[in-house]
Amino acid sequence: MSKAEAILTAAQMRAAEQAVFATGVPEYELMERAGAAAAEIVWRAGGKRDLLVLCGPGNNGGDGFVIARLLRARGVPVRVAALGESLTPSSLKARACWAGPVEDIFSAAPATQIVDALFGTGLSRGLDPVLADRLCALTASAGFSYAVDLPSGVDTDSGALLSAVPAFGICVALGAFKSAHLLQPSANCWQRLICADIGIDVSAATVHRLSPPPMFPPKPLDHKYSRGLVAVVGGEMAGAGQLASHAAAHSGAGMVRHIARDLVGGGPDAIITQKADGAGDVGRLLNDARFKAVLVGPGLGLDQDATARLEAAMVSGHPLVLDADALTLLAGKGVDAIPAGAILTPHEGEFVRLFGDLPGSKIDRALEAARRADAILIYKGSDSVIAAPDGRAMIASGSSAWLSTAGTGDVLAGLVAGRLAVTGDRYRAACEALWLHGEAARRAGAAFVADDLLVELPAAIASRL
Ligand SMILES: NC(=O)C1=CN([C@@H]2O[C@H](COP(=O)(O)OP(=O)(O)OC[C@H]3O[C@@H](n4cnc5c(N)ncnc54)[C@H](OP(=O)(O)O)[C@@H]3O)[C@@H](O)[C@H]2O)[C@@H](O)CC1
Ligand SMILES: Nc1ncnc2c1ncn2[C@@H]1O[C@H](COP(=O)(O)OP(=O)(O)O)[C@@H](O)[C@H]1O
Ligand SMILES: [K+]
Repeated sequence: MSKAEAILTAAQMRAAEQAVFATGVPEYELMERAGAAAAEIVWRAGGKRDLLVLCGPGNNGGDGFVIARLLRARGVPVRVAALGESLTPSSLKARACWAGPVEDIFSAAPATQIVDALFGTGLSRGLDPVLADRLCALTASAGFSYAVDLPSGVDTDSGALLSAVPAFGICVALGAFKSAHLLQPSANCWQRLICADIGIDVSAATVHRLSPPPMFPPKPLDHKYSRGLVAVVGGEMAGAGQLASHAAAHSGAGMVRHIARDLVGGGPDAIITQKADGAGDVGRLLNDARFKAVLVGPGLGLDQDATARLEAAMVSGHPLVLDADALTLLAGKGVDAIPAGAILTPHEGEFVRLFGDLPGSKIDRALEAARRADAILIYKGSDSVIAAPDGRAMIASGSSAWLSTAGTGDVLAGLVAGRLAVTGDRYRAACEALWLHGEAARRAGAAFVADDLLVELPAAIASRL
């Protein structure tokens, strides 16, 4: 996993900084690196346009003083406005190295460029409303705006906005991404996010940003069964099962059997649709050791027949992907009813029905749910989180908001089952499927419907071979 893709909490970031200091790097050296990295980004974006740097009392403010000094040395007309005194040894040193005046934040005139170095990972509460308003007004009136590490007012670990936060042009994450850089609503507070390397070792991180996965073509001796046989168990709403089985068929799996309640036409003839009049038929049709993944949930329904179909899938012994109605049915029975080792793909409502109101960030909640259920979770949304019981997690952010349309979850569930059948690795399958889903959406452009994602899948897979 590359350095820039690690995601840390504020506490993990502090520990990583301490580890750098323990190697003999002086504390102030890290601030100089952070300030220099951010100054370079401001320089490349804004050149010699006039700049106002807002500096807070802690080390985030210290970064601001370094940025101001370095850009002034390059000929940028820089002014600094601070929020009172600097309170940390490094920020005091950075301030002492700034040769210019320090204005009051509430009387400083606006500028073409603004740098928010008020608060970063040390933010402990929302900004005073008067200060938040001032930050918003100065940022809104600037043509170029930069948040150092995080916009002031953003909670580092949850991504919550603790006070009003303006929209920035660029956010410069220092050393590593923090959770708030990928989670909503904070991830929507800038147009561009850049992670600046300041020499922090993030190799021990267990949470990462989802990156394009390497994928592999079939081998010469592969055949349809070795490439993965998938079952999609349908129910009341035939269309959802169709979408899921079509997605599985385009996922790279060798064969898909759609065990449907009703036979409806349409879709690739390559999919083997089998009619199951009840749970007994489902059980019989699943009695084939070659199945590598069974998906149940999309369009299943919530009645007794649906419950029985779900149970038939659960007792089949095959690796399971549980989505939609399957999750709602299980929610009524408690966490212990969730089969260990499954992949679950809940959206927010299904997640809360299954696990209740868990504390912490979306990452914390996903990890806790994965641990409780002993399952891989894909906790969906505009910031989807994949979590494993062993503590690993991935966040996919920046997905197309056009995905917020009916049936896209069915496509994702089919992809997960397909990639599980291909790879036999649940966490990897979840990552590949979520990435393919996002990539298909990017390729589909605007105003697509779920069916349109299907035609984009082969090219999305080809791009990773
Ligand atoms: N460690 C390092 O060497 C490096 C760190 N780096 C940089 O440091 C940043 C972290 O620095 P930091 O820990 O000093 O915290 P920071 O975000 O500046 O704020 C803390 C101060 O603000 C105060 N405060 C908090 N909330 C407040 C509010 N709402 N309204 C008013 N006050 C509030 C808080 O007071 P308190 O909560 O105790 O009342 C405290 O005084 C990090 O994001 C990165 O930019 C880089 O230079 C690399 C090297
Ligand atoms: N605003 C959004 N931005 C990005 N992705 C989204 C957004 N809203 C929904 N999605 C994605 O679209 C899919 C919707 O799934 P789901 O809610 O189960 O819908 P359905 O049941 O209609 O198929 C999920 O993969 C989710 O992560
Ligand atoms: K900041």
